[in-house]
Amino acid sequence: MTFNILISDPLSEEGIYPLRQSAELNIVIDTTNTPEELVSKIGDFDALLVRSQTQVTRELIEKATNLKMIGRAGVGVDNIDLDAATEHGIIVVNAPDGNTNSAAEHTMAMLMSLARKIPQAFNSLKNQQWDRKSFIGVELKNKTLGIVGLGRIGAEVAHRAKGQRMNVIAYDPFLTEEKAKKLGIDFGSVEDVLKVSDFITVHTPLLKETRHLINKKAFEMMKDGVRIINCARGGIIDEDALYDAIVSKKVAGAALDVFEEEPFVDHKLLTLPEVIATPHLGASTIEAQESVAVDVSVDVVNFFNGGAVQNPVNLPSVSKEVLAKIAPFFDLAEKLGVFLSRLQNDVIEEITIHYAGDLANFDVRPLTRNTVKGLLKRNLGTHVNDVNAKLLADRFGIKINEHKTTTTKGFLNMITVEVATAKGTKRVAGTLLNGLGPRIVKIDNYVVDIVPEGHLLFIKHLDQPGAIGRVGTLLADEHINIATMQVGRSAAGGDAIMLLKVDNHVEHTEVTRLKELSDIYDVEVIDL
Ligand SMILES: NC(=O)c1ccc[n+]([C@@H]2O[C@H](COP(=O)([O-])OP(=O)(O)OC[C@H]3O[C@@H](n4cnc5c(N)ncnc54)[C@H](O)[C@@H]3O)[C@@H](O)[C@H]2O)c1
Ligand SMILES: O=C(O)CC[C@@H](O)C(=O)O
Repeated sequence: MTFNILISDPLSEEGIYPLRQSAELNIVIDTTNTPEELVSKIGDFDALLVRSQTQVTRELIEKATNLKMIGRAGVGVDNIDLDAATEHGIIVVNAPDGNTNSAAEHTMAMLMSLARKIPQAFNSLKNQQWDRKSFIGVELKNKTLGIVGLGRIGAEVAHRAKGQRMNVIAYDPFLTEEKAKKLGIDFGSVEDVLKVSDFITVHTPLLKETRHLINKKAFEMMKDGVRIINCARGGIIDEDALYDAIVSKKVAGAALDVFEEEPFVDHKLLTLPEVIATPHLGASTIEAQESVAVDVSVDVVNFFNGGAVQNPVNLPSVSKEVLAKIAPFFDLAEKLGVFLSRLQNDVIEEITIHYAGDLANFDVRPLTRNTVKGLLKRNLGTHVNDVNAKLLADRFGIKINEHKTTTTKGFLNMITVEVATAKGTKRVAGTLLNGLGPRIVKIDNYVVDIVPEGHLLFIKHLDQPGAIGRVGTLLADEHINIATMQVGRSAAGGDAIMLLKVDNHVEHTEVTRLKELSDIYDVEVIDL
C-alpha cells in the first residue's frame, strides 16, 4: 500500500531522508500552494507536513478525507486546528526538541543586538554615516533578565544569560524552587518578573491564557527603560501596547522575531528606531531544520508502519520504556473492546477497565484508548481511532474509568473490560500468555480460554442435552467447520454459553436459523 505525503512548507532535504527511504511513502513537495489550492488537493493525501507557514485550518481538515497525520517540523502548533484534527481522528506530531538550541541562540543574538543597537548601527554605516554617538548601548553584566515561560527554550536562555553574568528571574507555572536553584536563578510571580527586570524575554506557547500576557497593564508595572524580546510567538505581546510604551519611552527597545500576523511587509512597530526584528528566524539554522525534519519524518515512517510515534501532540505521550512494556497488549485491548461490544446491544453509559498485575505499574492510557476504540467500532466503524476514541466517548456522555491493581489471580497480567448500560453490566477479561499470545479468559462469570482472532460464534443457551449437538448439526448443514469449541454453565440445567471458533464468517441467515433452534437464546457473530 502506498501513502501520499504532502510537504507544504520548506523542509530540510537531509531531514526528510527517512521518508525517502520508505518504499511505501510517495512524497510530494509543493510549497507554493495558496490556501484555496491546498484545500482543493488535500483530499489526495494521507499525511501533511508543515512548518509554521501553512495554516492547517478546520476548513482544510474537513476537506482532508484521507488525512491520517499532520506533522509539524517545529514546536508551536498554533497554526494547526488541533480540535478539528482530533475530531477527525488525525494524529498531530511535532518536533519539540530539534530547534530548542537554535531558538535560544537566536534569543541571545537578539538580546545582545538590542543592548548594543547593532542592526541600527549597521544600517547607519550602510547609509554611509560614521555615527558613534547615536548608538550608545548598555551592558548585560549585572542586569536582570526576566524570563516568562521557563520551558525548553526559556531554560536554555537562562543558562546563556548566566554566562553573560546577568541575574535571572523567571516565572513559569511549573517552575519549582528546586529547579530554579539548580539553574542558579530566582523565581517569582509574573508581576515580580515584570517589576524587577531590565530585559524581559517571553518563551511561552501562544495559548488563550498567554495571548496579550504582556499588555498595557504589564508595561505599566515594568521599570522605566526596560527592553523586551519576543522569539516565541506573536500575540503573547500586545503590539499596540508595545508601540505606545516605546513611543512614551517606558520601553527603551524591543527585539522581535515573531508577530501577531505573519508574514507581512509593512509593520508599524518597524517604523520605530528602537525596534529590531527578524522574520521568524528563531529555528532557521541548518542544524535545527535538519533535526526537526528528521524527528517528524521518523514519526511519519513509524506511524505508517503501524508503530508508535514519539511526539504526539493530541495523544498522551509515553516514554519508549513504557511503550515497550504495554505495546504487546495493544491488540488484546482493542479485541476485548470489540468482543464486548458484540455481547450487548444497549447504550453504553460507563466503561471501566481494570488492569491487574505488572501492567498496573505503567501508564496504560494508550491501552484504554484502544479498548474504547474497540468498543465504539461497532457503531462508528472506521470513524473511530486512537486519536478520537476518548473524545467521541466524551461526546456520547460515556464515562471512562481506569482501575489498577498489582495483585492478580493466576495470570501475570489481566485486562478486564466492563460496560455498564441501563440493563446491567457485562464484562470480558483477557491476558497475554507467556509465549502463547493473547487469550480471552473470562466472559461475565464464565471461565473460557480462547484465542481472540478469526470468526467466533457466541451462543447463549439452556444447559439441556442435545443443545450443543443441534448447533453442530446446523453448522455442518451450512458447511461451516468448527475449529474449536468451549462451553460453560452457571449450574446444571441452567444458563450456559458456547463459544465456537469457526472457519468462515457466519451469515445473517445462518444466525437466524441458529436462533430458531430449541434451547438457544441468543447468537452473536464476532469477527476479530
Ligand atoms: N521563533 C522561533 O522560530 C521559535 C522556535 C522554536 C520555538 N518557538 C516558540 O517558543 C516558545 C517556547 O518553546 P519551548 O520549546 O520552550 O516550549 P516548552 O513547552 O518547552 O515551554 C513553554 C513553557 O511555557 C510555560 N507556560 C505556559 N503558560 C505560561 C504562562 N501563562 N506563563 C508563564 N509560562 C507559561 C510552560 O509551563 C512551559 O514551561 C513556543 O511558543 C514555541 O512555539 C519559536
Ligand atoms: O518553522 C519554523 O521555522 C518556525 C518554528 C518555530 O516557530 C517553532 O515553533 O518551532
